[in-house]
Amino acid sequence: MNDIKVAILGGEGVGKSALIVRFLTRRFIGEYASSSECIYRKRMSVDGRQMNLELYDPCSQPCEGKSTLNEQIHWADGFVVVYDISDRSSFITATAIVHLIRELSLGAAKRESESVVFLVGNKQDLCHMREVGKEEGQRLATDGRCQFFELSAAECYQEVALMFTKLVRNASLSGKAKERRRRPSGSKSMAKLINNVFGKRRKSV
Ligand SMILES: Nc1nc2c(ncn2[C@@H]2O[C@H](COP(=O)(O)OP(=O)(O)OP(=O)(O)O)[C@@H](O)[C@H]2O)c(=O)[nH]1
Repeated sequence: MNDIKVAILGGEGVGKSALIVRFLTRRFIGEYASSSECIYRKRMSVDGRQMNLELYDPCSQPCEGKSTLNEQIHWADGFVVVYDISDRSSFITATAIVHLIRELSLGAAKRESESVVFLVGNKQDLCHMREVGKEEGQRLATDGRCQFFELSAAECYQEVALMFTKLVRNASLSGKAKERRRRPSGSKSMAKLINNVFGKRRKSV
């Protein structure tokens, strides 16, 4: 069984929880609690392989035992960095996160263990209020070695599901996840880190 850890990162209110809930339940419910960070778990089959997926949803508000962005980046095998196409400041935040992920992977040295990063411009249904051009998203994705998606958690389940499935597939093949599977001591310390960082707050949907 492959364990894949994915962190959904981005500015406040960009739709991180909406994307996760859409993927896990197929529903868009409009409002989501954001007072604590949590990990959602899902078992899924990708290309005939069973995966244990953990999706980390951070808390934008100050909350008890909150993990730092660096800790989240070290924990995850793959990332969805989200911005809202109708909010330029969220794109600036997403840009800083992508750069930080890449700086930290350079710190971790080996290029082949580089993390998988998907850049998502959410709220495509609000394109009449667009503040971030599609080509700007594409440019950031190219610079940050990300795959790029523009979609709407509110309107389209299929695109959200395809994006997450592709991410899980790519992350499971990435050097980072493979390295963790090869080194049991690494997974032990990773498990310890998860407990330290996230305590017992885990959810299954
Ligand atoms: N129009 C539109 N609204 C969306 C979409 N996705 C999320 N929203 C709305 O955006 C708001 C924030 O969504 P959340 O999923 O709570 O965003 P978040 O990034 O998890 O928020 P924090 O945890 O507070 O940072 C909610 O009112 C959602 O209904 C979308 O695709 N289109």
